[in-house]
Amino acid sequence: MDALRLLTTNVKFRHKPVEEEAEKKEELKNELFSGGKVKITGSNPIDPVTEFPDCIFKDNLEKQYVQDCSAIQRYSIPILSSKRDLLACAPTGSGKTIAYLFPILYSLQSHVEGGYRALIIAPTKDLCEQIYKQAKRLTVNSSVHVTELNKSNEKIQEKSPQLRERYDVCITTPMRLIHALRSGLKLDKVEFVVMDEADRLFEEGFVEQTDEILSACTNPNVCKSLFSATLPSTVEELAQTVARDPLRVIIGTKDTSRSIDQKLLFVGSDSSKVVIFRQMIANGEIKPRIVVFVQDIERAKALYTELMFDEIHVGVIHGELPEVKREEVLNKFRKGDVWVLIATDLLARGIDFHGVKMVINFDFPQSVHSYIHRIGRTGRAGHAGKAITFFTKEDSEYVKLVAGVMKASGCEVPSWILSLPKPSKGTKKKLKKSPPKRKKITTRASYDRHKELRKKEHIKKLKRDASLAKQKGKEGSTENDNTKLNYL
Ligand SMILES: Nc1ncnc2c1ncn2[C@@H]1O[C@H](COP(=O)(O)OP(=O)(O)OP(=O)(O)O)[C@@H](O)[C@H]1O
Repeated sequence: MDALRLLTTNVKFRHKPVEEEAEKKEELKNELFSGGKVKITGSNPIDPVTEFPDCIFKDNLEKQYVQDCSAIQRYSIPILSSKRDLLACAPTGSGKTIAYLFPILYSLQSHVEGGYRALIIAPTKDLCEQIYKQAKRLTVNSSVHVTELNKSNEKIQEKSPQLRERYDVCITTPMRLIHALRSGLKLDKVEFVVMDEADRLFEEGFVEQTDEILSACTNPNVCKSLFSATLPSTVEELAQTVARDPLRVIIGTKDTSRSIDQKLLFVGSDSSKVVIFRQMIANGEIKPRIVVFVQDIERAKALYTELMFDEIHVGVIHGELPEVKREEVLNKFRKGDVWVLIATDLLARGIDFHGVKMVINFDFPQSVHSYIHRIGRTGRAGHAGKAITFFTKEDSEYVKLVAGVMKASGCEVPSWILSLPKPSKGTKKKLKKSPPKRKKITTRASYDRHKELRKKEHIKKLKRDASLAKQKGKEGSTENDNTKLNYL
């Protein structure tokens, strides 16, 4: 462990005096809410508002203790209310959901029979569910009706298409919407289309679906807006082709996370990770609630199995879990019954938790954007957060990617990391396609694992022999084999 400590970069957090912490919090809040660094481009820019315009939706926001507009909201409200297309890039946790929901509801005002008038598209079901809940809270006591188009209610709406006429706002994933389109859904009344996590929606695998949806929105005056915390230039170019004379608003500096204290931690090899993680918990360096990101579903399951008896109230979420189970785990984490949530990149984007103190990248992320979205699960709505990224020898060629974000966000990065060569485009692509092969997560010695395997095989063989003997009617042998089984 001593050797590992020597290799560690900035493991220990600086213990700042309370006033310094408070000052930093205030600074962050100012940056997020008073506008901070804002760049607006496009023809005839629109002036920002200073507060939410008076309406029922504002009253509902106040009930949720949301009073001042965040920077992105100050710009998106007048832009979307005047039906201008918008490309918006603002940091994780800066209130982008309300930034599009509020002006859309404000423009729709009240219910109109006839079909969806606003479409909100997000890449995952979990995110749609979260947006839906926020939209429901905003529309209390108003006549605007919101639906989340998911597997179960799609079937109901398909059987009785007149039900669709009842809703003004539809929140869904691209796949679900395409399915509904193919079974007769019409989008000709749509006045607003929002693409949340827009860069993901314009990525390979999603872009064709996004295209099909946009072509189905035949209203010539449809207002399109794209929101994300990361907007790579390739995606922006694509987005510019679907938008009409858009305004582009960038809050803060692109690809930074200023509210998060970020650290890199060299852990030697994959097999040391669990031990180091446990040690950090024991030392109090990791305090709940935390989100721990791993590379894939198998590793998520394995880490969960490894930590489940550690009395740290661990939970796990990944794409193989059924929807109901996912929702249950998320609720437990929100309520504080789960302290350590192990997750795959499924959870990296958009999901909003209050009070997440830290994000641990147990496995190195596969892209800069995945890094930004993952660590963005902490440090939300003006609060400060911490993120630690483990890296091994195999990850070292990619470390510079993350170091760049850290530096731009104002975090300390050891000079030797900054002097590493910049990864080429090819290296970045390679990482995104196939991450490094990782050693299985387990702290049990391989001798123990082999012993267990041999034991299992032996039991199987005995059972097989016993049933064969039974079939042949050999009296006594079954009894003997079963007696043998009891001794194992
Ligand atoms: N004006 C505001 N004042 C205070 N809190 C706000 C305000 N706007 C939004 N919030 C709160 O901030 C949190 C983060 O908001 P939201 O989930 O919309 O962030 P986001 O920018 O979409 O983040 P991400 O990029 O991770 O999706 C939410 O809990 C939300 O209720």
